[in-house]
Amino acid sequence: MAEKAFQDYYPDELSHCYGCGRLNEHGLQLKSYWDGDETVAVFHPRPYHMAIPGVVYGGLIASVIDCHGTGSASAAAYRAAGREMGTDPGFRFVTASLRVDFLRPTPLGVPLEVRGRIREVKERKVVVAVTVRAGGEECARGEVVAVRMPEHMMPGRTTA
Ligand SMILES: CCCCCCCC(=O)SCCNC(=O)CCNC(=O)[C@H](O)C(C)(C)COP(=O)(O)OP(=O)(O)OC[C@H]1O[C@@H](n2cnc3c(N)ncnc32)[C@H](O)[C@@H]1OP(=O)(O)O
Repeated sequence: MAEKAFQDYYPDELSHCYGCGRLNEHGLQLKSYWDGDETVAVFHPRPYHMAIPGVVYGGLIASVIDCHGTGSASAAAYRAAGREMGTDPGFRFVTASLRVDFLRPTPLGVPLEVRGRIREVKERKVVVAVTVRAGGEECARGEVVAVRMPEHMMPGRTTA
């Protein structure tokens, strides 16, 4: 059986995210995995993910960094707790802060390798450093501060 991505463990009601929701047919459906101590995702930009001809749109790059960061945060929290992903209660994270540096134009037409390094794991916060490479060359890097999803953000909850 194929390895499950971090995002495949999200429950259905949290699987509609534009960046990583497996149930969002219009979304990017990013899939992230462990690779030793790092996390990795490969994303294939479509021709319409364009900034200018031949160059990937920066907002798309920010999106993949964002969702790779929050997915990695969830996986890191499970690992730090010594628990298997998918066991309850779930560790779900939202983005508190997303920083992106665009180092050089990201060429369109090649897969993007998105790698995360876990910088910090606390009970409510995980910090993930992310790089984006195209054709082996680092084109962007960023940092995601992910915070445990507050109860009131859970679908179906209306109280703030
Ligand atoms: C499970 C599927 C989900 C997929 C998600 C995909 C990614 C997304 O797009 S999520 C949507 C975008 N994000 C949001 O809508 C979140 C909106 N923001 C919020 O709800 C809140 O501000 C929230 C939850 C992030 C933080 O809540 P808040 O009560 O301020 O947290 P708080 O307890 O003060 O801080 C916790 C830690 O985070 C840090 N922190 C909070 N906000 C920030 C920030 N903007 N920048 C840096 N650090 C921050 C705090 O410094 C603190 O760190 P430490 O423990 O080291 O002191």
